[in-house]
Amino acid sequence: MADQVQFARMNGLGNKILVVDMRGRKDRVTPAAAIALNADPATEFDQIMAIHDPKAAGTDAWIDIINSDGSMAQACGNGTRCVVQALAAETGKKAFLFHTVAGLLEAKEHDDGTISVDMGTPRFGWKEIPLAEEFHDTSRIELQIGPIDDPVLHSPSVASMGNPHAIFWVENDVWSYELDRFGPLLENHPIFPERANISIARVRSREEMDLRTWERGAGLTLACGSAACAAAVSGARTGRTKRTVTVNVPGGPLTIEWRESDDHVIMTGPAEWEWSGRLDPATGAFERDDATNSQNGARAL
Ligand SMILES: N[C@@H](CCC[C@H](N)C(=O)O)C(=O)O
Repeated sequence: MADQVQFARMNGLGNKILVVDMRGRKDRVTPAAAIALNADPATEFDQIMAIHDPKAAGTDAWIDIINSDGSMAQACGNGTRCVVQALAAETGKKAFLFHTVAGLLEAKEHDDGTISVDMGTPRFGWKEIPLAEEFHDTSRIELQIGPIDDPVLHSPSVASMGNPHAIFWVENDVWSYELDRFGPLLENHPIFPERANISIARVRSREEMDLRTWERGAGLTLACGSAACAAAVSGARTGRTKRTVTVNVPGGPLTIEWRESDDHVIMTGPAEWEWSGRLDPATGAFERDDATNSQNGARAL
């Protein structure tokens, strides 16, 4: 393959991430490459985090976030932790300032290896999420699925963490709902003109909830960091939880703090390096670097 770049297969609590090193280049990872990579079981992913040269002074990198269907996303909490781990291993730095289509993103690696990402401020206005029609109270909008007189899911809280989220509050085990069936219908519901990430949340206590997510452009995932943030702020906003909560996603726990002082949402959790290789960002053709397969721990790209 002629024109390859380095990449790492990583995960954030099971959220499948490809971190692609596009620094020093002008081209971008194409939607066709993303779709081809996702079609191969070895490189199947939820998001690509493409690291580009910084566009603004004081920032460490520009990051493109690409879903497995080739669409672009504005936020990816789990992927951002993966980028931090890879760049921290490369540079020895602990703190980073990234730039995405949604704005600036601060992140840091702690001494225990966990990583915190400042996911910015949540937005609740119907135009900001966005919704297709006006809702005065976005903590509970009129939307339901299932029989009209006995809906399976209804009245979600909606929020933007840079990307659109709907959180359906449920009483039963989150695994007892057919999210694989309802997720695509709700993701593409006309109320969401830019589609939406769809989550079901069960509050366990004022400090803990369980969450499953059907991701816009990626489908069922083991973890969605921005959904955990949207669920945490929606839980606090509706009086269900405190402002700091543990959000148990299928891949494990994330700590989410909705900071009172500046309204920012801080997500903390792990990242894991799996293996690395080289790929063609135009076509998605890739080669695995076998020498790295059996090594564990944080690694540079
Ligand atoms: N996995 C991500 C969110 C990914 C973006 C999403 N699918 C979208 O299109 O908005 C996370 O960890 O936040």
